[in-house]
Amino acid sequence: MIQLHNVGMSYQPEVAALSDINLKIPKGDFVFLTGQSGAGKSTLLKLLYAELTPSRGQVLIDGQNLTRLSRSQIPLVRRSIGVVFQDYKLLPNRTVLENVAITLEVLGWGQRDIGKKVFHILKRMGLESKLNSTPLRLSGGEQQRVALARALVNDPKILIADEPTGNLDEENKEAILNFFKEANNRGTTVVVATHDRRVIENSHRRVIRLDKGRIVDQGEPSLPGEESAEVPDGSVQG
Ligand SMILES: Nc1ncnc2c1ncn2[C@@H]1O[C@H](COP(=O)(O)OP(=O)(O)OP(=O)(O)O)[C@@H](O)[C@H]1O
Repeated sequence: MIQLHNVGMSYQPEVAALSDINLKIPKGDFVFLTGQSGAGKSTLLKLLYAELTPSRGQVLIDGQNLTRLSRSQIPLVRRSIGVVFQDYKLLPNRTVLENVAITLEVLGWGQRDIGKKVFHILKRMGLESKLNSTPLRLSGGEQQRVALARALVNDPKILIADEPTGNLDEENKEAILNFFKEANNRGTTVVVATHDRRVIENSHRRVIRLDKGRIVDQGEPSLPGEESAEVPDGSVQG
């Protein structure tokens, strides 16, 4: 369960990026966060993976108060959270395999298990022919899938994605959304910030709308198992 109580965030004094945010996202929910550019979507996501500390209020994940974490506790909390960044943040000089393996290396996994797990997820994402390519040799959709593989490879409790379909064509958008749904069906709580009205409308999930740093619509929590009958296995060709 993700909970925000009376959260406010100001990057500069007297300019609030977020105000009076009260929000509950139950475990296993799938929510979209939307609103115009500058509404505060990225700021809210950054609070969830403790990249930022709120100026006011509390952020709790499974009862753990992120606003009271010491520096040394932050990496521990982040282990259970997969993040897909707006600009992917792939390491340009590392291969696809290495970019995804990093998640497991920092968790102390053995090389053989890392190899198996990384190959498995990259194959599921249709990237088995790109294992030794570096990110700049990949299309936008392929880079996005590598970023998603890196976020999902350790089956995180929570998946957070910031504008994950921004530069993708319709086919790649659908593939990415299917991976989100698949992760959600395996129990991962999914929080996606997006401008993309079509993505939201086609997904039939809870929508939280921000305007000028305030929640103007909370939506209804998604029903457990909703849509599960129509979720394909998420595999992508090519
Ligand atoms: N590092 C920063 N320093 C100062 N102000 C910031 C910083 N990051 C964001 N802001 C401000 O906080 C507000 C919310 O920004 P945020 O990036 O959260 O919006 P957003 O809804 O994600 O926008 P977009 O859809 O364009 O990514 C904006 O007014 C923005 O200018």
